[in-house]
Amino acid sequence: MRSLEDELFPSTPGKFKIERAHTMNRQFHRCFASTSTMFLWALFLIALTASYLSFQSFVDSGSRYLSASWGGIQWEKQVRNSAQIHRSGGMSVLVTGAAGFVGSHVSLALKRRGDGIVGLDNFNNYYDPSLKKARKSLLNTHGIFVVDGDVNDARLLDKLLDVVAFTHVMHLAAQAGVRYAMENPQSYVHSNIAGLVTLLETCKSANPQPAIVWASSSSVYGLNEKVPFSESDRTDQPASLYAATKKAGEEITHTYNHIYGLSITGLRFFTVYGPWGRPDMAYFSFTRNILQGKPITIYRGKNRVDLARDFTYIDDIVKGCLGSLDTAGKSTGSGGKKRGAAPYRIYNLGNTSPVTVPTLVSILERHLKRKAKRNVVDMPGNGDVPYTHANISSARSEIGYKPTTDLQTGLKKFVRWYLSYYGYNHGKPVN
Ligand SMILES: O=C(O)[C@H]1O[C@H](OP(=O)(O)OP(=O)(O)OC[C@H]2O[C@@H](n3ccc(=O)[nH]c3=O)[C@H](O)[C@@H]2O)[C@H](O)[C@@H](O)[C@H]1O
Repeated sequence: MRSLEDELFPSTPGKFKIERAHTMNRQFHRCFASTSTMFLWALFLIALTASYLSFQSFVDSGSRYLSASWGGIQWEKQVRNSAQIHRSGGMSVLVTGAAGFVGSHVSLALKRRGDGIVGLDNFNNYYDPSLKKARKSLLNTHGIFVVDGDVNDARLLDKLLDVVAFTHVMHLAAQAGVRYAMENPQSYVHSNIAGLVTLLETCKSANPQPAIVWASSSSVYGLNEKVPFSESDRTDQPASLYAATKKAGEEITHTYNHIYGLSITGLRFFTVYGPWGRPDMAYFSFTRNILQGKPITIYRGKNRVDLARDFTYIDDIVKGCLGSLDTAGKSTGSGGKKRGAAPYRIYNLGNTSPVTVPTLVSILERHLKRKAKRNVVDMPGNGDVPYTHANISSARSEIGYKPTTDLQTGLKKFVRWYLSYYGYNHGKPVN
């Protein structure tokens, strides 16, 4: 087997070495013909090495400084201020993925009612980071500080939970998207598994341990055919790596609940949509294409059956998140040790009324007053499932979840936001 060293040198290293030795000998004799010249060259080389080393240490300390974009007295002050609670009985919440779609809405809702929030987001470029920056600016104007960092950064997480005794963590940072998992599988492992474990490790060691509410997904139902989907239905047949990492997250959080006494609530979100949404999602990219006069691709299931989703409006999801935070029992551990049983809950947060993708397109056409150029193709084997439909009776009775926005109304609000944010044709000439 070729070693790493083999990879760096030609496959006949012996020959290479001999030839190189001969060549160097000839050059040596040409260059260092006299002893005085040799002495001068030696001095020159020493000076060169010294200046290289000092330059290197300058670069090193510079990059350390640049990568440490958090820490320091001023930074800690911003974190503390942002986490300040302004109502009696309020909570202090670390919201991961705060510059994301759901994260930004939840952060604002918490802030509005007087809770303290610190955001965390790595601003990755899975979709246009300028939208994430815009959400962050919005949060800033409401006094919410968003730390630029990754949930895989254990030192940063430790620091945050050291500076603030968060009562809750709302963990929404994740690699989203069902079909993108085939393009970049590692990003799902990095964020949804490694990042989750890093966060749980920090939380289990924190004193006090926060209660954790986190985003699972309707996709965990995978190939389950029993409708509507109930939390007790089987979830061992994921259809995508995304779904598999979310399912893994449910098992991993269970372990931390069991061993360390962390209070855990997992929320299975059903295709969340609305203003400030994710550009990679169908309703968003369809809107962009319809306005630009470009065709849209509509997937169709087996036997020409339309795909359907239990599209859920963001405001309803936010209420479900807040209801979960409000009812999350306390974690019981301290010093990294469990001191008693803690709650472990999983809820569906859906709308309970699935709509087909062609109907979604028709609603958009009405709101946009433009016809879509529909290109209907058979669903490729890319991780999609034919339909989703939530049974929300547990969420209704236990966290007071009650969705009130139908797709027609929700898309109207989305389109209004889209047009004001991007302008009529998303910056491109309309054909
Ligand atoms: O509930 C979830 O847990 C997930 O919801 C969301 O996934 P999905 O339900 O797949 O939403 P979305 O991509 O909007 O596709 C909607 C429909 O349009 C169809 N679709 C899609 C694209 C396209 O070009 N054509 C098309 O027909 C497509 O086949 C599908 O039938 C989140 O993205 C995901 O992160 C996760 O949170």
